[in-house]
Amino acid sequence: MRTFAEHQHAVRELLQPVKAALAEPAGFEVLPILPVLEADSPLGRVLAVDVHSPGDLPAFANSQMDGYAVRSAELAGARPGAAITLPVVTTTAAGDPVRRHAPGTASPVMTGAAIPEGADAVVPIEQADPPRFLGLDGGEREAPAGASVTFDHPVELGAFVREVGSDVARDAVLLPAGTRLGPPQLGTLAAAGVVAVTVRRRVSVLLISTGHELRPPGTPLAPGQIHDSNTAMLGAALRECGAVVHESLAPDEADAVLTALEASAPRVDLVVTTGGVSAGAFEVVRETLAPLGVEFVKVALQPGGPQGLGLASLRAGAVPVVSFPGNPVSALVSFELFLRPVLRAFAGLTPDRARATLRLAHDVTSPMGRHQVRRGVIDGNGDVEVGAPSSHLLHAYANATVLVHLPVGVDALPAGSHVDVWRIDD
Ligand SMILES: Nc1nc2c(c(=O)[nH]1)N[C@H]1C(S)=C(S)[C@@H](COP(=O)(O)OP(=O)(O)OC[C@H]3O[C@@H](n4cnc5c(N)ncnc54)[C@H](O)[C@@H]3O)O[C@H]1N2
Ligand code: MOO
Repeated sequence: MRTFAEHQHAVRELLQPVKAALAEPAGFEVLPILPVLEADSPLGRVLAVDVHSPGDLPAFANSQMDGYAVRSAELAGARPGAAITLPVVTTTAAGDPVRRHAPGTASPVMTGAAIPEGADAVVPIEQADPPRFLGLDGGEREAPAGASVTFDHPVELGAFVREVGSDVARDAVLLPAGTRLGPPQLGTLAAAGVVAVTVRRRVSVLLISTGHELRPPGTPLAPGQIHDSNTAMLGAALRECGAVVHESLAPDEADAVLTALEASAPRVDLVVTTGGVSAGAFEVVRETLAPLGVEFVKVALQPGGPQGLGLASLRAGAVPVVSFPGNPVSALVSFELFLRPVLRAFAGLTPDRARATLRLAHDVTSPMGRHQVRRGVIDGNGDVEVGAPSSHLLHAYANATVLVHLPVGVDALPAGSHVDVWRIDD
C-alpha cells in the first residue's frame, strides 16, 4: 500500500508535462483588460510573458496633498515667532499642465496635480496660515491680487512630492510571467496604459462521473437510483483551480467511458474520473483504463483508499488520467490532497489550504494503518469537533470548516490532543 505522500508525488510527476504544455506559446491568448466583466477577461488568468512598463509611473512629479508647492530652501528658517510669508501665485489642479513656479512664491497644488517646475516640496494646507485656499472657488486658478500665505515650520526637500517613476520606472518589469491577474495587477496594467495582455491557456479537464445508478439532479429517480453529486462538486472544485471543465456522466459500460474519452481526449490536458475503481463486479473505470496503461493502487488513506493514476494510451494520443473513488466524500478529499495543490499552482494560485494546529474538543479514534482525513468544525473555544468518518456523509462535509488530519500510527486521541487541520471555509 502507498502512503498518501507517495501518491501525491506520483500525481505531481504525472502532471509535469501538463505544466510545460500550458507554457507553450501556441496556447497563449491575448485578452483586453477592459471591459472587466467580459467572458474573455484576463481576471484570474496567468501572464504568459513579462509585461514591461511603457512609461514611468507616475509619469510626472505630482502632489500627494492639497497644499502649497514651495522651494524648501526658502522656508529653511521658518519657525513660530519667525514665520515666513510668501505671495500666492500659480495654482495647479489635477489634470492641469505643468506650470512654472516663481521663486519666492507659494503655488497652490491639489492632490495629483503636477508640481510646478521650480518647486521641490509641498506643505499641506492644514499647516499653512490661513489653513484654506483663498479665492479659488468655482475652478478659479488665479489667487486674488495681493494674496499671501504664512508658514511657521520648514519643509523637507521632496516632502509630499510623488516623484517620477517612484511606483515603477519606464521599461522595468511591471508584472513578471507567471503572475495571476487579480484586481491590483489589472489596476497597475491600466495605470501604465497597457490595453491587452498575453496569458497562458487554462488547463482543460475532462471530468467523467461513472455509475449506473446516477442521474443528473432534476431528473426523476427510479428505485435504487441517486443524483450525481460528483459532477457538480468536482466540476466546481476544478473551476476554482482555474480549469476549463468538460463534463461527462457515463453509465457503468466500458463503451460509454471509452467513447467519452476518445471524443474529448484531443482537447483536454487531463482526465479525472470518479467511481468504478474498487473491488465490485462492475468496476468500469478500472476495467476500461487498466488495459490502456492506468495503474490502480491502494493508498493508506481514508477516505480515498482506492486510486488510479497513469497515462492512458488512446487513439488521439496519451492522456494523463487521475481516477478517484466514487463515494462523494472520498472523491473530494482525494481532490484536496492530490489535485488541488498541483492545479492551483498551474493557475498561479496559492496551492495549499491555510493550516493550523488545534485541540480536539473530544476523544477520537482512527484506523491505525491509514492517514485519516475527517471533516470538522471549530467550536466556540477554538477547539475542533470532528465529524463521523463515513465517506457518504457529504452534507456534513458541506457544513464543515476544517479537514482534520489523523496520521498513520494514530488509533486513539483523547480530548485536548493537538491535531493538524486545513481550513476549508475561505
Ligand atoms: N469489497 C470492497 N468493497 C469496497 C472497497 C473495498 O476495498 N473492498 N472499498 C470501498 C471504498 S473505501 C470506496 S471509496 C468505494 C470506492 O468505490 P468505487 O470507486 O468503485 O465507486 P462506486 O462503487 O462506483 O461508488 C461508490 C459509492 O459512491 C456513490 N457514487 C459514485 N459516484 C457518484 C456520484 N457521481 N454522485 C454521487 N454518488 C456517487 C455510489 O453510488 C456508491 O454508493 O468502494 C468501497 N467498497
Ligand atoms: O477509501 Mo473509501 O474512499 O474510504 O471511502
